[in-house]
Amino acid sequence: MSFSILILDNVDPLAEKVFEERGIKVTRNHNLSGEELHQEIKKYDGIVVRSSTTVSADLLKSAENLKVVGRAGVGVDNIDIEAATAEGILVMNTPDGNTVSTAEHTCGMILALARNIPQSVDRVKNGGWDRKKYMGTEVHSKTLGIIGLGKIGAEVAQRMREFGMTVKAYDPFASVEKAESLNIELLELDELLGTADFLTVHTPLTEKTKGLVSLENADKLKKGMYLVNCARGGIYKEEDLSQLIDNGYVAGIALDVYSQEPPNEALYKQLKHPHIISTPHLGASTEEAQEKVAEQIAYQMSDALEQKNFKGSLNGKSISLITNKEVQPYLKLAEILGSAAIQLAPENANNFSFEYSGACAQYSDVLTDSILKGMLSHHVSESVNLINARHYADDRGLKIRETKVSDTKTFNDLITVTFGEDADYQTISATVFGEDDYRIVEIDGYGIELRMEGDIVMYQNVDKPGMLAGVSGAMAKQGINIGALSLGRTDKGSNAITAVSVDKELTEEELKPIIELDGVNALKYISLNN
Ligand SMILES: NC(=O)c1ccc[n+]([C@@H]2O[C@H](COP(=O)([O-])OP(=O)(O)OC[C@H]3O[C@@H](n4cnc5c(N)ncnc54)[C@H](O)[C@@H]3O)[C@@H](O)[C@H]2O)c1
Ligand SMILES: O=C(O)[C@H](O)COP(=O)(O)O
Repeated sequence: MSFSILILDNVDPLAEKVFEERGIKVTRNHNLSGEELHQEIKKYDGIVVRSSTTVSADLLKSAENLKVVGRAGVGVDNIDIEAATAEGILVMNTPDGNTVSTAEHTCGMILALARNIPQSVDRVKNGGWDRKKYMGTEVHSKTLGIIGLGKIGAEVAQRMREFGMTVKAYDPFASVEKAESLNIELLELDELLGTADFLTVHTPLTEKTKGLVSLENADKLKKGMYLVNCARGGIYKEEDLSQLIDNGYVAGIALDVYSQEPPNEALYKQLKHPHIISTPHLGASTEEAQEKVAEQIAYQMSDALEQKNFKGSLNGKSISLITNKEVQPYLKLAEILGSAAIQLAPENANNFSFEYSGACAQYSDVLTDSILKGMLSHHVSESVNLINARHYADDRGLKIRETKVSDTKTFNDLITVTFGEDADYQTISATVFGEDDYRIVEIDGYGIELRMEGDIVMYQNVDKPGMLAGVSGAMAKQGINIGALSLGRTDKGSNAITAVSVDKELTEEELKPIIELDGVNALKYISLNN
């Protein structure tokens, strides 16, 4: 299969090189209008972006063939991941390709801020000299407060410690071990705000981090401290920036990122403040970082399109297991079982439980996605895959309970789907023999053994002579050939369940004479033809 990629932002040409080496066609276009992009995107299997292109729900809807969105960088706030997930489109980024560059830029901003470097350079360029005006402050022996002790935060910490700074951090999700290994004391947020001489943020922009510093909590800041933001615009409330300085809370602010890029007029006005220094989102703009992220994203996207590896995927946690050879038979088993279960289940059933026993239980997460995929492909007109299966399940209000059992009893692996207490059929169990022999092994407690493929007629009957002859006779009369059958019963003469595999797809008309046979109850026709 040949794939095609559209590069939309200023991504290093190494990306093209990698895609082309992998036999993937690449087009580069940075100048499409919104309308043109909506049309153009239809042709591609993948797009590559940085932070300049907004990948909205609307755009993703137009992207009929799109399978993967690749972000050559870290932040994916310009990509509607939820919408991509709903469309079954993989989103991937390169989480560490620009870490060092951004950490170095942050350190540069801290020093530039402390020593008024941008302002004084500007002054000299304009023929001035003001040595007194640009008196600075040492960072040595000062406290650096880091909010967000992730990849970049940790790199900044190590570098600034070499400048003699004491580093403290606030990150409710960071482990104490990690902080200890970096020799960093973790503090509560307010404590950090009151301690830091320089405060730098390295978190994503979330409901919790938006406006983390503003006039509202400025009283908590150590007086005369400095603020640095090379993470995402809006973590310090942008409307309050100049007042934080003019009201004496903060001595200076360094920014690389803005809530709107390029900034709007009001924000530009703030950026003119003599104690605010700013760069145009340059954290990742080094040749080294751009080469790394371009190369990484191209490899990752090529691998994902070829279903080889899903490293870096943000919305396909489970599909990374697809390439694991050991998981593949279980995935297929789960999908066919899901398909069989939904055809046996009563209409509108919405409570399902999935039980996994044996070796397959360790993959229960992805197997649940696969059962759901099998179930939902009967009900959802959009294409369901392992990325969007749970989204559709939630959307339809399906309630799923998942259990794992270590005792495997008769089979090495067994998956059981249960779907309703008062229904004609309530539960179905299946296993896989070898690599691809998928079998139903139990229905409602009746032992059955039938390959899960093709067309299957299932019915309940009283266990009495002549039942099978009646059914096979009705089939023979209509030229329906039986391929295999399995009969399960509890005790002699009680009820039985019969599963008959037939050689062709059956119509309602062809099923009618079988349904009408005396003693045949709860007939269900299951098609497992995909
Ligand atoms: N300026 C640039 O060009 C540039 C380049 C790369 C990354 N970034 C941005 O830098 C930020 C950090 O990137 P990273 O690679 O270090 O990410 P990361 O995921 O490695 O680290 C983020 C850290 O923030 C912490 N965090 C999340 N919510 C928090 C909260 N409410 N309070 C405190 N800590 C919280 C997380 O626990 C995590 O440790 C991201 O926003 C990213 O988009 C900017
Ligand atoms: O999140 C990121 O990777 C950085 O903000 C860099 O963005 P950019 O690729 O647009 O420079």
